[in-house]
Amino acid sequence: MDLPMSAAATAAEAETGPLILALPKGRILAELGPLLGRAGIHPAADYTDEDSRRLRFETSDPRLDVVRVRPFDVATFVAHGAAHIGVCGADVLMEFDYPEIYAPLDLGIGQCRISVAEPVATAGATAGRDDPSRWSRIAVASKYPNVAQRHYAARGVQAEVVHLNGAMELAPSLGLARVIVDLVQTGSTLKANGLVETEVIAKVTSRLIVNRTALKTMPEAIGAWIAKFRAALAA
Ligand SMILES: Nc1ncnc2c1ncn2[C@@H]1O[C@H](COP(=O)(O)OP(=O)(O)OP(=O)(O)O)[C@@H](O)[C@H]1O
Ligand SMILES: O=P(O)(O)OC[C@H]1O[C@H](OP(=O)(O)OP(=O)(O)O)[C@H](O)[C@@H]1O
Repeated sequence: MDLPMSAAATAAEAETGPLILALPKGRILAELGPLLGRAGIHPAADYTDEDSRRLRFETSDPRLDVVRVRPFDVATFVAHGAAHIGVCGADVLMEFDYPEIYAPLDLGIGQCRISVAEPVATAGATAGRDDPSRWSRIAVASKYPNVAQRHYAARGVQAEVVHLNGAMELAPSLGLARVIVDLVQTGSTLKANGLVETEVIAKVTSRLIVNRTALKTMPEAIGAWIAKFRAALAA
């Protein structure tokens, strides 16, 4: 995905202020706390309070501020250089495929997988005979249209993706799509909605990400934070 020329320069221009670390609100943020502590990052106390309307938080280090954004938006903030560093799921990186993002570290948290699922009834009825290479098109509901499209394109199948932001599991029973492409962890959401996982597209964990331009223009500062995360992972 190409970025506007001005975007690439944003990180370098921000060199005079604190570096910005973009964190995803929600479940990853909850898991991330201990790792941040071990990396020496101590944001203002209310950074995990999702009732708080604040979005930007100072840390105990004047050279680093934290912003709290939606998980999908972490990648966009970092790709455009509005944030220098971030944490986001590999699912989000796969979906956007931003060339401006470098993902040096697997943080090992937020473990799940991105999978294809379909109703138990159709999966059972076609077991062993449901060969995707024989389809020419398939209707897919997903929050990940690019991942879904690439997955089926690699099999020579054209995916007609209905883009949803949640409750994908309802799509097959309501006639919106034949299958879904979504995140699966325990499998309980699929089970509760009469679906079964039929293919794992990719395993997912959260990554430390950095803006490539920021890394080039501020190698010492950015490199030091990468090193702190690496040491925190090893601790
Ligand atoms: N069930 C899960 N188990 C483990 N990790 C998950 C699970 N679901 C999502 N994730 C990871 O957490 C990230 C954020 O998911 P989360 O459910 O907190 O936000 P969201 O509901 O997708 O965000 P939004 O509020 O913007 O819709 C995902 O991108 C993925 O990397
Ligand atoms: O396999 P499981 O352990 O059941 O987890 C999978 C569920 O987790 C995610 O949803 P989330 O809880 O983030 O809700 P959302 O769809 O509203 O974002 C995902 O979209 C699945 O619905």
